[in-house]
Amino acid sequence: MLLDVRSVTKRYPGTDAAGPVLDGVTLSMDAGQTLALTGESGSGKSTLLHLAGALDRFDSGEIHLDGVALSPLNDTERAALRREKVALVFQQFNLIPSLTVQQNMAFHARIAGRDDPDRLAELIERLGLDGFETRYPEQLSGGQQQRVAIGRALALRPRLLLADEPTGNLDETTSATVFDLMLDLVRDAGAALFLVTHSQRLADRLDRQLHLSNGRIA
Ligand SMILES: Nc1ncnc2c1ncn2[C@@H]1O[C@H](COP(=O)(O)OP(=O)(O)OP(=O)(O)O)[C@@H](O)[C@H]1O
Repeated sequence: MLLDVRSVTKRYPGTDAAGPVLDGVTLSMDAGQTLALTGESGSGKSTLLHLAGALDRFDSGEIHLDGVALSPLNDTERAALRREKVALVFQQFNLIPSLTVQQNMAFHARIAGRDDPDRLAELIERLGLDGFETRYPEQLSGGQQQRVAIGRALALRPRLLLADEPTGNLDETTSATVFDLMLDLVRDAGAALFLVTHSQRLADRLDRQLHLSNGRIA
């Protein structure tokens, strides 16, 4: 099992009156599986995705990422595990403005010690970014920027790709193209995908769907 979330509860400090944001969430994902998490705004989807990616702490329960329990880890250990296993794509493209397309795509893989020029060249081609390698983010359309962000994530060769509304900033046609590319690349890489989305149309494309309601899996 790649991701195992057991009875996880999460509160944000200072929000006790409103109750926990996640209230005993249990779910699991196998390697290579794709899972869509839907739910109303504020239901805790992004919070759960952050916890699955070892980006934040939880209050009770346990999460195992590729067999490693997260709760005993300190911040440094969590960061190391994250670099090793996980990559992230958000609604905001989060590219580094002073780096070119190619440099942005290579950046995280280099930090993680997984530089691979051949893989980078393949991703640039698959993502239709040939000829754009030396451009800067501000010289790209939104769809192109998100393709760079997807390439940067997949250059890490993650076991788990966490994607939070990855096409939420794109128009419908561009969104469909970019989503298709992301899904093809994820499946070809044998990575698992944990997708947070409001779009039922996108959720329907994945292996499994879960719905979060008031911090619980419905
Ligand atoms: N850092 C934080 N500090 C305090 N409260 C937070 C924090 N982050 C999120 N929350 C609260 O936790 C709840 C769940 O937020 P979360 O972002 O996980 O929901 P979501 O389902 O992803 O929502 P959306 O679909 O609108 O993005 C919300 O009530 C939100 O206000």
